[in-house]
Amino acid sequence: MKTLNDFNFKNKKALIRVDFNVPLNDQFKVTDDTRIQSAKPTIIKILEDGGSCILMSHLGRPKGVDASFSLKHIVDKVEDILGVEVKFVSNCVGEDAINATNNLEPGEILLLENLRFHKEEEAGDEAFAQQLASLGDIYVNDAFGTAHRAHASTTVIAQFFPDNKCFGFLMEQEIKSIDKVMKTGEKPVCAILGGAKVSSKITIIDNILDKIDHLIIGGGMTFTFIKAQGGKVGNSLVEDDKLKLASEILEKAKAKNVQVHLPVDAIIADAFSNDAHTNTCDVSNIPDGWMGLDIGPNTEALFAQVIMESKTILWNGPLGVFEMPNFAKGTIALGYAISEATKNGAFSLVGGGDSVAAVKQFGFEDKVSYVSTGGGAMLESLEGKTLPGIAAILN
Ligand SMILES: Nc1ncnc2c1ncn2[C@@H]1O[C@H](COP(=O)(O)OP(=O)(O)O)[C@@H](O)[C@H]1O
Ligand SMILES: O=C(OP(=O)(O)O)[C@H](O)COP(=O)(O)O
Repeated sequence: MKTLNDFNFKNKKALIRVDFNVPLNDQFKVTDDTRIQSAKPTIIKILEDGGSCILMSHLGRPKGVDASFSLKHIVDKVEDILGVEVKFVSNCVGEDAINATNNLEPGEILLLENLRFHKEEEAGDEAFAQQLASLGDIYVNDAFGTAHRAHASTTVIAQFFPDNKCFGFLMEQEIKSIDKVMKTGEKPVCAILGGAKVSSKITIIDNILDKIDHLIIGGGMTFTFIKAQGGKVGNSLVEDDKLKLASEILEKAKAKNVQVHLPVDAIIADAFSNDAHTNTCDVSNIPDGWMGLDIGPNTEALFAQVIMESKTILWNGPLGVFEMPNFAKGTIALGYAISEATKNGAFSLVGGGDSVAAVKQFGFEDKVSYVSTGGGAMLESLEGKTLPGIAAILN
């Protein structure tokens, strides 16, 4: 695996694919700068070597040129974080981009305009990729969040740098963290899967059963499993067409010696609302008209015990409807247990859009071993897929 440390960037122009697809508010201010912060070590290493950085990214999903998706909105934030002036060019290819990169001196940074202003980016157009490639000497892919997209700047471009391409530090860290869970994790390995639907997590469950000792299931997925075992789930979220599949997963887990931990009690509500009436009950005996929106206190204790005994922990998917304060307690309790286990020496990885949002919202970000910068990219990795952005560097 070629990484930044295999190169010296002195007098070289590094063409770096970053994922600066960050959330902006109505005033076009960055509301979460994690992805910019995460790219900093790569950029600083190249500058310290005596090279220059050409940063390319997408922002949002614009249909053609659209000023509200311009990367110029984030220039100030990138400058603040890097502590270095950031030049900006209003097109990622063409004469302006060529001139700006030709004039770039060692120690300087240039940010190119949104790659997705050109439809060729998402189409993976080879000629467009070649135009981008002509701007730099060494291609660095540090965009883990976009590594599941086979786009021009993430994948197709790599062929134009047969000997001069590598992963950035962020990408390296993401790959190593996933490997720590999926390949080299110290036992017992525990995966906690929550979130809304069995159907969106099934490929992950299938892929990880061979690698884990404990599987904790929570969130909305719970009730398909409980119903499959003959429980009464009231109006809870259930995928009736997945009942057989849920039973099969439980059997498969048993055959592979994976201990499955399902909730034993639930916080129930009489409506999908933070203002609904609530109660606590046996997870297999939810009255009609009520739905389970969080794990109950006995489940919290049970799950915490499994987590505290684990040496490697993977967490994907909230345990309840954490967006509503009345149903966030289980997710918070779990975040706390994972933090404690991490303090005691376990390795913990959190991935997936909503799980990462929950971890940040409840202040566990610095208390777990690693929080992925990728939503979709992380989920696809856990499903066992080879991400095109990673494969392009390895090939
Ligand atoms: N008991 C539940 N009933 C309905 N929805 C739930 C329940 N528990 C969690 N959820 C919802 O699941 C969603 C997250 O699921 P998902 O997208 O699969 O997670 P991730 O993005 O981390 O992979 C959240 O919006 C949360 O409110
Ligand atoms: O934010 C991203 O994905 P994510 O929301 O799944 O983490 C990436 O920048 C990829 O963006 P895309 O899903 O528009 O290709």
